[in-house]
Amino acid sequence: MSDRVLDVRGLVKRFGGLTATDHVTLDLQRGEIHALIGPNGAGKSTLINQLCGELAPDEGEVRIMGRDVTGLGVPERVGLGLGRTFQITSLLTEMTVAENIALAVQARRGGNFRLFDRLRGRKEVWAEVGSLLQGSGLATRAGIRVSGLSHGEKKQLELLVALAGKPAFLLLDEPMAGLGHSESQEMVQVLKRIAQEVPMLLVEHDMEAVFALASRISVLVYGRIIATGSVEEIRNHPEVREAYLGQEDELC
Ligand SMILES: Nc1ncnc2c1ncn2[C@@H]1O[C@H](COP(=O)(O)OP(=O)(O)OP(=O)(O)O)[C@@H](O)[C@H]1O
Repeated sequence: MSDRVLDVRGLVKRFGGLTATDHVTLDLQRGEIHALIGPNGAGKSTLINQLCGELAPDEGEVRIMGRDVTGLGVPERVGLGLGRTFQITSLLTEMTVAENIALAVQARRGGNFRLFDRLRGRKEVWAEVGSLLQGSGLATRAGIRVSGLSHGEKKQLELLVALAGKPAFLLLDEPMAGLGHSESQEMVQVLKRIAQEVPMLLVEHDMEAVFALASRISVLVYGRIIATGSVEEIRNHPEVREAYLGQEDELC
């Protein structure tokens, strides 16, 4: 089997006269964290939306686990192995940590949300919830309502909810956004642990986190990937430094 869980070829999205993604080609391989960085307005969200299936590309191809999914929507892509977290939280705030994970486990198993009360008795669902929580930063927070969690804890819960879908890979859209320094450091450790099992395409502005996590980095500028390489290659890449002119500190 190919090592590529995600394969993107020549993806183009135009908004009127603006080319938001301009023949983007990249892939995600088993065992890696591939970070996607770029200045504001570079086209990162547009690209992520095309990878999820929320936005149809004008040109190009997306493959998940070798299968062409370019014409497929979000649920079909999720069914083939796509997992993701959102910039805007999708958690149910009046439910507990464990209940949020249980709903995601049940959704993967083809359950109906209205059957949630009956779900309470489903041992196998709760066993799965327990094993997802075990070893996570939320192990002691299972019974707490989401509304009582810190921002960092909510971000961790979003990851557990995404993992409950047993994805082949994860698309992470700014997991560090809004986190304080120690919360970010904790999140880096959480992502490192998860990446041993589940490869990730990571869109992130926090360069310290990107450099700590990424096996490969791609740089998107004005819709084009201008470089892909290791942390060292990207740090020293002249075009990348040029694109981040005025933000060089972030690359040091
Ligand atoms: N629906 C849309 N209609 C028209 N233009 C759009 C649309 N969505 C995005 N754009 C434009 O496409 C370009 C890329 O935007 P996008 O949001 O993908 O960038 P980004 O890299 O995610 O930026 P940020 O880091 O600020 O979130 C921008 O110039 C943006 O104004």
